[in-house]
Amino acid sequence: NNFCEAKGEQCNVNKHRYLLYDVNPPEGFNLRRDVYMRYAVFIHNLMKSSIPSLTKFKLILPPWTNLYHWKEQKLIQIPWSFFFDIDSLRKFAPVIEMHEFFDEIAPKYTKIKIDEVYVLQHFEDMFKTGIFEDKMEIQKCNKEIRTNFYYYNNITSDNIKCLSFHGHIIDLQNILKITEARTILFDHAEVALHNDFGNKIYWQARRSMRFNKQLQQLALQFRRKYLNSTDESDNTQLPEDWRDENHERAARGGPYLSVHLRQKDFIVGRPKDVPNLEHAVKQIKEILHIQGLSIVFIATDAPIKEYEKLKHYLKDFFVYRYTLDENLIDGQLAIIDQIICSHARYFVGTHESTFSFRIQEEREIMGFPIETTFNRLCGSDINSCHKPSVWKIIY
Ligand SMILES: C[C@@H]1O[C@H](OP(=O)(O)OP(=O)(O)OC[C@H]2O[C@@H](n3cnc4c(=O)[nH]c(N)nc43)[C@H](O)[C@@H]2O)[C@@H](O)[C@H](O)[C@@H]1O
Repeated sequence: NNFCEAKGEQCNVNKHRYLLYDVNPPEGFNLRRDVYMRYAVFIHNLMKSSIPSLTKFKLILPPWTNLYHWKEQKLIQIPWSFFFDIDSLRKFAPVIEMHEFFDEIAPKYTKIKIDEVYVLQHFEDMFKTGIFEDKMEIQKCNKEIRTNFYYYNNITSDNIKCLSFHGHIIDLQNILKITEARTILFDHAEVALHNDFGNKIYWQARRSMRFNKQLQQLALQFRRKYLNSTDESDNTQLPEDWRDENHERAARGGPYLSVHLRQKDFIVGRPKDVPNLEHAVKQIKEILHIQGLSIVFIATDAPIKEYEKLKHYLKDFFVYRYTLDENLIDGQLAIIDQIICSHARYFVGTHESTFSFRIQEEREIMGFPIETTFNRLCGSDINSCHKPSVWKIIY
């Protein structure tokens, strides 16, 4: 195999196999977190397999590259440790960063050939016939293949196939069972659906996704300084290790309302579901009044001018947005916003935003009362709308 040739004798020592995956380029940060969970659970389950060759896999964390919403970070490979606590992830599944993969399998600057690449795609005929059944098959590629190997120019493959796929991620085991390849990449990995959606294993994977500790600290400093919020007073302490968490709904949260107001691409064409600024303000005032709160934390992707307008409309209240550290990159700011939102006494989010969903999950993990979490802003000029579905934690 390619790496054995490159590494000579050492190859016999390192018997690991490596699973890489990548996601459809336009997908955003928080959907990508969901795709990670599918593959983390997949690998977690492989570790328990009775087939020895399947227990040897490590999952490579795909570097964050070229995200559509992250304007400042084009074409840079950002490791997961910028956002997450890798030791915590490893308590659920054997994951490694890309740079660790390089260290393990190839000497520095060696070109890497991935043994097998499968670009997942939908069965075109299923959409024509309307008959959907679980199956997979190597087929002609529906589109031109655009696997980019995370923009590394030392990675390639001469074995790329399109895999038409409809079903759950566990079905990918069938590929791993019949190959001896040591490195396998699934691209468009989001095509494979969750196996364990919303069950105990799902939530274990989710709970293992603790944030990077420095980001947690920055969020805490902000909460203390402006929002009168600490874990002790809010009853939001969690044990150091997520495996020691227990199910208790006792979180109180800091004395503030948090709002995730998704704007940008979300307000285009969705006025029935996503409010404009004026209508958001009206709803925020109502919630503050009902909840008896006077402090509001705003997480938003709206431009600064829009935020200033919103602050002006809410001038009778204490309004904050995270601005402390200008050296952080977009994804880190997003996480700090999510942490601060998740610690509030009451949270209201944006309809169908995965950014809001992840905040709701954090609140479930900390044990907030359901009614303070599963709330959304209604669209423009709509006074009452369906609440989001309750996505309850399972232990
Ligand atoms: C419909 C889909 O919706 C998906 O968006 P959706 O689920 O909100 O959730 P995300 O994909 O996380 O949002 C996209 C990006 O917008 C920024 N962002 C959004 N809200 C905030 C916020 O409150 N604070 C900060 N700091 N940043 C924010 C952030 O960089 C995040 O990675 C899109 O990614 C898909 O491309 C697609 O359009």
